[in-house]
Formats: sequence, structure tokens, C-alpha cells
Amino acid sequence: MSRIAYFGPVGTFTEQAARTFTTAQDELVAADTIPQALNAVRRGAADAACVPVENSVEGAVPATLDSLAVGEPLIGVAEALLPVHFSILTRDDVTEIRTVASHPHALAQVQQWLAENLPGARAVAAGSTAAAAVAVQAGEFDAAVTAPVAVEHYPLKVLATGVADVPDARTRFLLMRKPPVAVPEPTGADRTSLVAAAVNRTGALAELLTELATRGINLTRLDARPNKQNFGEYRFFIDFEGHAAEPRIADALAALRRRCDVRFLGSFARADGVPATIDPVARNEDFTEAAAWVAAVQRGETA
Ligand SMILES: O=C(O)C(=O)C[C@]1(C(=O)O)C=C[C@@H](O)C=C1
Repeated sequence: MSRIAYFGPVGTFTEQAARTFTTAQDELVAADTIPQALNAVRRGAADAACVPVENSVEGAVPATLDSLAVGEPLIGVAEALLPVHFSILTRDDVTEIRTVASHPHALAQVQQWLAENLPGARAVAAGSTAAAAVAVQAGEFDAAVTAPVAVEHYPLKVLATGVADVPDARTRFLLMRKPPVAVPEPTGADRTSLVAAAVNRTGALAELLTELATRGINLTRLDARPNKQNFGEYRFFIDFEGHAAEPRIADALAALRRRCDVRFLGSFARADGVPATIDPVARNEDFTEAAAWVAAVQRGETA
């Protein structure tokens, strides 16, 4: 049995994502914030944490990036991808909706719908979509923008369902564990994630990206977050196709590591199953053959 911490309370999208990683024996533990879910793993109160990392409309989830970049390192071992459309929940006694609460990422994904359907309502940030439902129940706000599942947990009235400015929106979630972890086996459709603290000088980011480009490695995400110490200095969150167990990816990781501080955030199967793009001149067998040739040269066996 494992204890899986998740960004809660019960009824968030993250809880739905966490369920995709668990079996009936596992225990799900709600945390109020993303750092709290990750810290539960760091201090050994949970075996893993499920957190949102990236939304197809609003981009990266800053709290997740910032909490993974510092503190005791955690490694991603699995990802989940959920379709995101919302329900609008209210109380029976509410006659006029003046305030609508939700997680900022959720509010950003329904701003057009709110402007058209509840033009008089003020949007208010809440800790999460389910925390907004709790606050509506407590009488703090008139309505909440929630995951469809929230109505099963909170005794609220459904005002609207299927709310989404962008149909087909999706959020990606990670399951993070504390090292040492069993790195999942490569599948051919994997993603590797890391944080690079590029040094502050001309061309430093371009050099990091060139290390990936020359090995034919396709990026899937690039985000910058301030390092919070020196104004203007950033950490780069880089996701790319491939797995650390592959020679071409291992070679790229070593090259990045030579250039700056790198924190590995995991190699795991992509939830969408999209196979990695392979450059015809940078296949794994090309790296293996080249390394074998260098070894033979070093032994004086070949020229
Ligand atoms: O508040 C929730 O329900 C969450 O799981 C967080 C979160 C996010 O951080 O993006 C997850 C999915 C949706 O995009 C909206 C909110």
C-alpha cells in the first residue's frame, strides 16, 4: 500500500489524476497546496505526490515549477493527462451571483464564458477548484468554477456544466517520488524533464538548447522562472522527447551537466503515447557505435 499526497481538497482535477496512479490498496491524502503535497513526500509522510504541471491553455503551473526547483530533489515517475472542462456550482440560497471563485488557472480558462454568462460577477482566486467549492459552501462566495466531480463531494447546486473557453483543453500531472526511485523503463514514447540554472552570460540558454538540437532531441516545453535571488536570473524548465536510459539522451544530459547546474525531474512514459522523433543521424545506435569506436581507439585496436 502506498500513500499518495495530492493537491486537494477532495474533488480537484488533481485528485482525479492521482486516482489514475493508484490501486484500491493505496491511500490518497489531500494537501491544501502544491508545496505541501510535495513536502509530504520529502519528509516521508507520503510515498508519492500528484501535482498539476502544465495546462494546454494557461501553460505551466508556477507553484509546481518553483517547488520542484528547490528543496530536496524529487523525481517524476509517471504522468497523467486529463481533459479539462468545468462545472459552475452555487448554493440553493444564492439568488444573484456577485462573486465566482476558483484556482487562477481555472478562472483563466473560463474568462470568456464568465464575461458572457455572468457579466456582473467578480472573479476571486481560491487555493484550488475544490477549495472554491468549500468556500461557496461556507458562504464566502456565490459560485465556484470546479471540476465536474466536485458536485459529488460538496452539497452544491449545478448552474452549468461543460464550461470551457477552449474545447479540448487538457492538463498534465506528474507523480513525484523521493530518490532513490526505480526509473521507469523506456517505452519509445517518453518524456524527460529537468531544470537548468543557465549561467548569466551571453548565449548561455542558446548553448543549452543547441546541445539538444544537435542531438536531434525535440523539446516539448520550455519555461523560465526567476531564481528569486538575483533579479534577471532565471531557471529554465526543459522537457523533451526521449528517456535518460537512451544513449542519445544520456549524452545530452551529460553535455547540459557540463555547462550548468541541472536538476533531473524524471524520464517517464508520455500519457499521450506520442513516440519520440528520432533524427536519422542521431539514433541511439549511432551513439553506441561511436562510443565503441572511441573505446577501441583508446585501446589502440582501431584507427
Ligand atoms: O484546482 C484544481 O482542481 C487543480 O487540480 C489545479 C488545476 C491547475 O493547476 O491547473 C488543474 C487543472 C485545471 O487546469 C485547473 C486547476
